[in-house]
Amino acid sequence: MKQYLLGIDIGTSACKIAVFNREGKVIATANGDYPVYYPKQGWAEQNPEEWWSAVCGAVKEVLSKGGIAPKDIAGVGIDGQSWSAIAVDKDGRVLTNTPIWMDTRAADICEELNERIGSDEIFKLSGNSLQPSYTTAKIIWYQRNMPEVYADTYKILQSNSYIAYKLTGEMTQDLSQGYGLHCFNMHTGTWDEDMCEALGIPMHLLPEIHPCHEVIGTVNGKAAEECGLAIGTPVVAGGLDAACGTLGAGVIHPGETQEQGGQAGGMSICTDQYIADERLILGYHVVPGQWLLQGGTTGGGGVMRWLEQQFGDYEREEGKRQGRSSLDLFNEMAEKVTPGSDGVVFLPYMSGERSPIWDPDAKGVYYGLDFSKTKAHFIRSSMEGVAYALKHNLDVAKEAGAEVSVLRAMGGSANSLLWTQIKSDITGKPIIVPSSDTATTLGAVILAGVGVGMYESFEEAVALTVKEKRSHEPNVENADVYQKNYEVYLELYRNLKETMKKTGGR
Ligand SMILES: Nc1ncnc2c1ncn2[C@@H]1O[C@H](COP(=O)(O)OP(=O)(O)O)[C@@H](O)[C@H]1O
Ligand SMILES: O=C(CO)[C@@H](O)[C@H](O)COP(=O)(O)O
Repeated sequence: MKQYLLGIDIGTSACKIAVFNREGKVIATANGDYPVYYPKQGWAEQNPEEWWSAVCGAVKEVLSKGGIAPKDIAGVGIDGQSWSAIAVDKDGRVLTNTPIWMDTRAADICEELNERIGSDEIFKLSGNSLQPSYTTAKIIWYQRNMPEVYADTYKILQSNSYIAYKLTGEMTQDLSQGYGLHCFNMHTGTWDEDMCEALGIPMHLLPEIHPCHEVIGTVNGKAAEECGLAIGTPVVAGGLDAACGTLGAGVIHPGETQEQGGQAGGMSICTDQYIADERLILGYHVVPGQWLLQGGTTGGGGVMRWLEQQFGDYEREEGKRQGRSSLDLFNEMAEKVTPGSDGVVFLPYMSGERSPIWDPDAKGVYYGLDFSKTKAHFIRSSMEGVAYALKHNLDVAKEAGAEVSVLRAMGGSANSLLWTQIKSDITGKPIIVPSSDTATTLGAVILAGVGVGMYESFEEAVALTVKEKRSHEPNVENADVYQKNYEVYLELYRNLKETMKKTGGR
């Protein structure tokens, strides 16, 4: 009996595959790592073929681990990272690595387009300011810097769309990923021909737009052989990872808000009103009829991953000896440092910064060091710096008219009780952590379940599958020290902005 749903999450650090039953119980999971390449300052790219290879290995692993017959998978949902620019030829071959959501190589092109077309005009149609990390300027960058790639380009795909193509042979675009392009009319959810022309992006490069839960095809023979799924398994269009994580965290009604705990940081505020602010990010939710007003920061969980990779050799070895993760040991060290990290303040601008400052030259900074500080201060101040960036986005959203009362956490960072408590203390918001730490993949699976009729509605799906694991209330005793550090955090960037521009080195 077709009783299972399979979710595929194309995250920045890895793909995460999970099989759920109708009640949202995780039957089996498997991950597949792949690298981010940083060939130049401000560049960050990945190879979508490495995504597909990781997906195939992890899907076969999850079916085997769960003892699941491929024929029992009722549907497949895919979520993926934002703002890819996957150039494929008419046979679906990937023509070059794609710049990903933190890549700022096209900053100069953005300045030129904003000047020529008018930043207000672009913002009025798309609901987003034209910034280099979005998809739009990356396409123009191909035109100017890789003319041979551009000449062979048949379509520009997003991350989840590429995997959907590899499974079904159908080249599509879902509604929630439309926000990556500024020729996407955020009021109507359609491509805008005039803006395509103004930007210099031919409309034929842009795939047809589909609702996120719509079945766009079925697993074909080639894909079945490569990944182990059954021929004919329905695949839905899928959506943006942050939007699927928002759904998987149970955020489907206006005012509810997801806290983004993956590589990137930030939040997504669900709204049924069109609320746009040039300092924030606006996109369609994967749930019909809703938008998400987002803060998207460059330094999220990825800061802890970087710290662990660069400075965690001992904790990796010691963790193996204790049968624990190195990040658990990092958390233990950070717990021993007082709130406020004894004055050490971290700017998490690790690949420039996106919202709300949109500065490709912004740099990471640890301020307040002296000989009394330890590795633990670096760990805790990093957690606090990511939380200050989250607060900065929430403060801007409040100015824009979007007040947030409760945050619902998702992503790997939510595994850390300390980090989640720090975010609650610094934002002053209660944070609910859903049971599934695979909220993003759960969101993708809910799309598939609604699309194939396993659920009557999104409300039914969320009621059945999203449960609370724990919650955090802000500790008011820490409010003063964090507010004082937050003011230092804002002042540091104001004072260093020009220096960062001079030494940006892009
Ligand atoms: N126990 C933990 N403590 C702190 N950070 C964690 C922990 N577990 C995972 N993370 C962070 O979560 C991130 C991965 O989250 P995930 O949602 O899988 O990211 P993505 O989907 O962007 O690849 C990593 O960058 C890692 O630093
Ligand atoms: O840009 C966004 C959402 O708007 C980021 O969420 C990226 O899509 C990266 O996602 P993770 O890899 O951090 O999950």
